[in-house]
Amino acid sequence: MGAGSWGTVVAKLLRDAGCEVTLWGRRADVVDSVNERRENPDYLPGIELPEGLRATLDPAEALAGAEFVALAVPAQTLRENLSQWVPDLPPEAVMVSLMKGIELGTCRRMSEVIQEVADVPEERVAVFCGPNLAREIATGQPGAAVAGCVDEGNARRLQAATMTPYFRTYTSTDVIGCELGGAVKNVVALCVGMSVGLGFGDSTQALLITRGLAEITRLGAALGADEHTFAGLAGMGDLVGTCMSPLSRNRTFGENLGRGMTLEQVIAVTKQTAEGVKSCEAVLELARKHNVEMPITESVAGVLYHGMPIKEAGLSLISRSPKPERYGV
Ligand SMILES: NC(=O)c1ccc[n+]([C@@H]2O[C@H](COP(=O)([O-])OP(=O)(O)OC[C@H]3O[C@@H](n4cnc5c(N)ncnc54)[C@H](O)[C@@H]3O)[C@@H](O)[C@H]2O)c1
Ligand SMILES: O=P(O)(O)OC[C@H](O)CO
Repeated sequence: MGAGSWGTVVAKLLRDAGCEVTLWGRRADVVDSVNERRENPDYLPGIELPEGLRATLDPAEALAGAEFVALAVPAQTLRENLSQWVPDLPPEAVMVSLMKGIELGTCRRMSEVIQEVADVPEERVAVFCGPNLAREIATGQPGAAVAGCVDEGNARRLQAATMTPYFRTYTSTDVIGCELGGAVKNVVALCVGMSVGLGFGDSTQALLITRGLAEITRLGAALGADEHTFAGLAGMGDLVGTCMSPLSRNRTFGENLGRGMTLEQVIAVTKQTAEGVKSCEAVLELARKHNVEMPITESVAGVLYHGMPIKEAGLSLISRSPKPERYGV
């Protein structure tokens, strides 16, 4: 459900793994192009989609008889989108979140929004997370992800549905850890991008990635995640992949800010979803509720929403009071 970059690539992945797939898109030109030319030119120009991958504008048609309902809309529109689809959801389907964000206002993870809106138990809600830059996976480069579900059987079913000769899926029952890893790395990637835009090199990027991982782990521990998850694909894997890649929308967004563009200018040139831009405030609120220090997230929110100059944000991070490397977990 969602024919943007990631929804289309996961549809391709599922089809390559042998599943029957119907992709719902909201734009007729995108749906027609997938059906008639096997291409999604706006989001994945030049990528040939597999035979048998059908697209439709009709959500009921996409949902009919589905074993898995994979959701790939922007995190902040999920609640509204899903509430319209609820009457057509197959009663036994496993709902799969492909999204990496936290809902503003409620601070809910995507799997929590799905449980609430679709009124399904957590055993039937899975997440699919990892270091997956859409275009790279679309071209069949070797990649991997984690299928997370509290019901190990459903995690294994999702694993089986997504394994291809170029893609490996692992399982996990730590849904909280997988989702926090995916959502908060976007905020860290914004900060890394800002540092790149300011002209800083690999040492500064490595510093931000590593201390970013420390703050993701602190939040995760407070929310009941398994700390080991953050050393895995949905944690360190996705954090490193996103923060180091010029393909990342979040890192690119931050880089444009670091180069001196205003927030309005960067929003105007960003054609796809950079989830960290909105989720950073929800992450920060979650951290405050749980008394967790997240200085990188705080700085990103300061720059985006409270008029803090980027250089000042950087100075405030580097001049924090001396600390042991590991604290608060
Ligand atoms: N692109 C990636 O590499 C990648 C990888 C892993 C996870 N994700 C996650 O997948 C989710 C979707 O990202 P994406 O990359 O596909 O974004 P995208 O911007 O490429 O596509 C978003 C899709 O949602 C649709 N959309 C926008 N507003 C909508 C609304 N109000 N109602 C319904 N549909 C709407 C757009 O038309 C588009 O089809 C995000 O949470 C992202 O973090 C993306
Ligand atoms: O382009 P981004 O920044 O949304 O990152 C894409 C994926 O989440 C990377 O795993």
